Amino acid sequence: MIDLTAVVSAQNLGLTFKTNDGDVVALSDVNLTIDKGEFVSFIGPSGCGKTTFLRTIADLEQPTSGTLTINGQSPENARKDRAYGYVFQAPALYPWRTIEKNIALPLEIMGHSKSQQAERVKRTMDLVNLSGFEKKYPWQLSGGMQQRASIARALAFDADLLLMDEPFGALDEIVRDHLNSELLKLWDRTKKTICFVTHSIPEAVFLSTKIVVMSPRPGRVTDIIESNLPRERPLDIRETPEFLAIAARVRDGLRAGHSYDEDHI
Ligand SMILES: Nc1ncnc2c1ncn2[C@@H]1O[C@H](COP(=O)(O)OP(=O)(O)OP(=O)(O)O)[C@@H](O)[C@H]1O
Repeated sequence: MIDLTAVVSAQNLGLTFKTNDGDVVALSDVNLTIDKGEFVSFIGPSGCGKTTFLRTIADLEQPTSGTLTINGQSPENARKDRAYGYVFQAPALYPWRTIEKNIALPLEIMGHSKSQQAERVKRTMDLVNLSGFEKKYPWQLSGGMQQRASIARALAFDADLLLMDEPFGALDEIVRDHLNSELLKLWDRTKKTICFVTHSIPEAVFLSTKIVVMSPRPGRVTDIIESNLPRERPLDIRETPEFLAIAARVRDGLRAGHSYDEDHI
C-alpha cells in the first residue's frame, strides 16, 4: 500500500529505458518507504539504479510501472513545490560566480528578494562551516569545501528532503570522514530527510538509519537494513561490534545480489 504520510513511498516501482540496443531495466519492483527525518543510504554496484531512483524522486525520470509519491503527491507536484534539494557527484559550481553567488543562484531564479537571498546564503554557509568564504571563487576552495558549498546551495531552498548522489566519492578518506561527521551533525540540527547514494559500506553504515542494498540487472532492492546505532556517532563507532555486524549484513546483501560469473564472461 502506498503510504501517504511517508516522505518517499515507492510501490512496485519500475523504470525501463528504451535504447537503440534494446530495453535497459534500471529499476524493477522497488518497494520502499522513507519516513520523515530518516537518513537512508542506497548502496550497490555500478549500474544498479541508485542514481535512477534519486532522479525518479526528483521527477527527472518517469517510472514505467508502479507508484511513487513524495510527501503524498506525485513527483511532478513535489518538484513544483520545491520539495527537495539535490547534491550531485561533482560540485557543479559556476567558476565565474563567487561562492555566495553560486549558493544564491537558485534563489535568484525563484525570484527571492535580495535581502531574503542574503539571509539564506548566510544561514546555509554557517550550517556547512563555510562562513568567511563568501567572496571566494570555486577554484580557490578545496574539493571538500566545494562540495560543502554545493550542499549549502541545496539547503538554501529550505526543502525538508535532501537527495545526495555520491557527494563525497571523489574526496580523499580524511576529508570524507570529516564531511561525514559534519553531515550527521547537520542532519541532526536540521531534522531533514536524506537520501544518500554511496559505494562505500563504512560510509553507508556510519551515516544511515536505513540502508537499502541494491543489485543490478535489473536494479532491485535485495535488502533493507534498519540500523540500531545511536543517533550520535563518533568516528570510532566504526570499530564497535554493532557497527561491524551491520557492515557484514550489507556486505552479504551485496554479495547475494552480485553475479561474479556473469561479470567475468
Ligand atoms: N538515460 C538513460 N538511457 C538508457 N539507459 C540508462 C539511462 N540512464 C541510466 N541508464 C542505465 O540504467 C542503469 C542504471 O543506471 P544508474 O545510473 O541509475 O546506476 P547507478 O547504480 O547509479 O550506477 P553508478 O554507481 O555507476 O552511478 C544502467 O544500466 C545505466 O546504463
